[in-house]
Amino acid sequence: MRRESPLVQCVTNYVAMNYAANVLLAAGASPAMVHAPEEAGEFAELASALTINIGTLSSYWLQGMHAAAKAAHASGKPWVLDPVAHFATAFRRQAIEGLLALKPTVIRGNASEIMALAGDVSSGRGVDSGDSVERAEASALALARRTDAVVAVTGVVDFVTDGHAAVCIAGGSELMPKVTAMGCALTCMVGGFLAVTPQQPLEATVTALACFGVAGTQAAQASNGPGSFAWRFIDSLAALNGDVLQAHAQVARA
Ligand SMILES: Nc1ncnc2c1ncn2[C@@H]1O[C@H](COP(=O)(O)OP(=O)(O)OP(=O)(O)O)[C@@H](O)[C@H]1O
Ligand SMILES: Cc1ncsc1CCO
Ligand SMILES: [Mg+2]
Repeated sequence: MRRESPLVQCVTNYVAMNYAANVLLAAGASPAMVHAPEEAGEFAELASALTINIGTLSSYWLQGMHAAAKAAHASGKPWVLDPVAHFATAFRRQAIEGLLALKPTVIRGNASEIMALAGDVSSGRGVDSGDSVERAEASALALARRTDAVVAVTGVVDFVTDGHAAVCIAGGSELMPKVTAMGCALTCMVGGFLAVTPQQPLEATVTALACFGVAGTQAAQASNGPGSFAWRFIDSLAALNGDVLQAHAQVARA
């Protein structure tokens, strides 16, 4: 990632935009938050990967998302879908169906989002999860098989599957769900690793999650609350390299 500094197009929400861009910069990528329908498709042809997050959806933004995802799909670029609270309203349910039809390479969400996307009953209400990752594992496997996407469920211990192999990633901190948009930023990070290893979406996703696990644990050691954690996390990510990741990542086959 640091060697190639890939251009990553992020169509994300108003809450996440600044933090997610700083996360990608800290990891060595070059983020671009480009979402207008007039240019999102054209830009997707320039970028090495695309990420789409429906957190603060509007019809105008949805048009941009479609233009970008269509262009990415047509030009063989990998793209990541973050289905924030997709179960909450009819508008979101309809939007997510349309985006899924454009074949995301990776779907990253919290347990409630992934369970609901697989058609299972979940306890989610809004953007925060009401379910454990363990409860979402079967849903993730089924969703990956149905969509041909790599599915990542995040929480205390993350679970990633392509419908066949499955991997668990531990680490992180209980402060992470106390900082808004950490998951949205992680989705953008997955886009960054997909950009440099487009043929290995499972490995790219696991690597992004492992970076968050290691940087999250390190940042929490020096933090006494979510405010300082948020900026220390950016510093920890910026200090991360391949050796530190190899030494501290908690990755295991599930
Ligand atoms: N209790 C926890 N302990 C350790 N790590 C956690 C915990 N909860 C979440 N994480 C980590 O936080 C990151 C974001 O995951 P999370 O599931 O909270 O996303 P999210 O709910 O989509 O967040 P948001 O919608 O606020 O962006 C992941 O790296 C995940 O591993
Ligand atoms: C709080 C919030 N509301 C819409 S998107 C978002 C960021 C976390 O998903
Ligand atoms: Mg989320």
